Amino acid sequence: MNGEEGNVAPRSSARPRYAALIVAAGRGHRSGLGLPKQYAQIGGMAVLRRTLLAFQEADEIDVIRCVIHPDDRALYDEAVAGLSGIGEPIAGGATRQISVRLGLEALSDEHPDIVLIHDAARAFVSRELITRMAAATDEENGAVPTLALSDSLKHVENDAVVGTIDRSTCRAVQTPQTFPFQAILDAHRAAAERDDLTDDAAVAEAAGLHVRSVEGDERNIKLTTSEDFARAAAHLAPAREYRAGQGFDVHAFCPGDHVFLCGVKIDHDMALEGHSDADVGLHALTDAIYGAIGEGDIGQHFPPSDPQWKGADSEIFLKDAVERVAARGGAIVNVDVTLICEAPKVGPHREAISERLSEMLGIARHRINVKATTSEKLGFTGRREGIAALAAVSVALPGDDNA
Ligand SMILES: Nc1ccn([C@@H]2O[C@H](COP(=O)(O)OP(=O)(O)OP(=O)(O)O)[C@@H](O)[C@H]2O)c(=O)n1
Ligand SMILES: C[C@](O)(CO)[C@H](O)COP(=O)(O)O
Repeated sequence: MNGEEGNVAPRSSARPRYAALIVAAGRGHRSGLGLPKQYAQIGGMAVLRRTLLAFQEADEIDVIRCVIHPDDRALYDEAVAGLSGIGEPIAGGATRQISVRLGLEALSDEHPDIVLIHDAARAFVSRELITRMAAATDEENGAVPTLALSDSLKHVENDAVVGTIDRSTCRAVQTPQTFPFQAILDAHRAAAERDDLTDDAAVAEAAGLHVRSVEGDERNIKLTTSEDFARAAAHLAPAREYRAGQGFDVHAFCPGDHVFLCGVKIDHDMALEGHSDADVGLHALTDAIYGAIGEGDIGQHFPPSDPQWKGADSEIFLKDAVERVAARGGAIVNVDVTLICEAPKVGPHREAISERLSEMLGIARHRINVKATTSEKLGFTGRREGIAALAAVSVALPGDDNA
């Protein structure tokens, strides 16, 4: 119905102007991080920056302003560097309630119709939630995101439980809390003498404003303690899965004066027979890596029938396996190699072998273990007919193939 037909004043068809007020003037004492938590890095980005990006992506938001502590200007500038469309920061006060009021006063110049008041510390606010909250608010109704409680609720006095609260009528409340701008500014002005109102819905309630309850988002946590930060960081870390692989190889002795064991030349009264340099340790290790990533074995990639591998340095084979791990975005976590022979004695060369493996694998020395054993003069190794090697490897790969 329009004014001509119904004698009712026509409503403006212009869409409301939305402002986001991000309160970031707290000290974050409970986080114990040593700097105000909104400037701490999480997943390689400052908390405040992550929060602002969510509001920047929301189409309905026309104005974004932050309330900050005056001491934090340098931290703020660093956190918002390169972000466009963020207005000048507003100086906050000693409590959240004061910071919000000061922010609203400063926002008056922007003439918003609706304001979304949000904790900088809720960095996982989604664009969907912002849209939901904006849509639930009009000139008569504010709105808050709420979550049903899954724990029972008790009244506690001096460590004693004195009563049970009916949780069916209770909700946990998040931000952004959204209000008609002038009404919430007036409500904050009216409550300026109070210091017990922990959220803006409480300020609105005190002024008799109607506030709607809208479904919140479990992910929209307020980063408060160091445990919150640890959980959030783990959540942001790329998923990893761990794979194990094993390898085994044997080479027979032949006439000669040295052997290669894991890339180290060791003088001996025999050599090892093979198509390549017969480095039994590297062959077992290479197979273990192929095994961990499900890429067959060394013979498939470097067939002994192929003349180009005659006398080849076995580092080539190991490098191929290592590169295949890297190509999948993976990393070798640790390797464990066992060399089985009566001679040569491996002990004196163990350190050099570990160093060489560290170099070839590109992993720290402490991730490498080299063991040696005899077979108590039993079997072919005991009869000094050759050397056997075992290897075990663990590899971290991105994602989870089973997901
Ligand atoms: N004087 C204050 C206090 C809080 N906040 C902001 O209000 C949000 C919610 O507050 P809270 O999580 O309690 O943050 P802090 O007050 O910083 O935390 P703490 O109580 O651990 O010091 C935060 O984004 C915080 O920066 C604010 O702008 N001004
Ligand atoms: C605004 C708020 O995040 C809603 O849950 C909460 O009330 C802030 O409380 P705090 O005392 O500042 O942590």
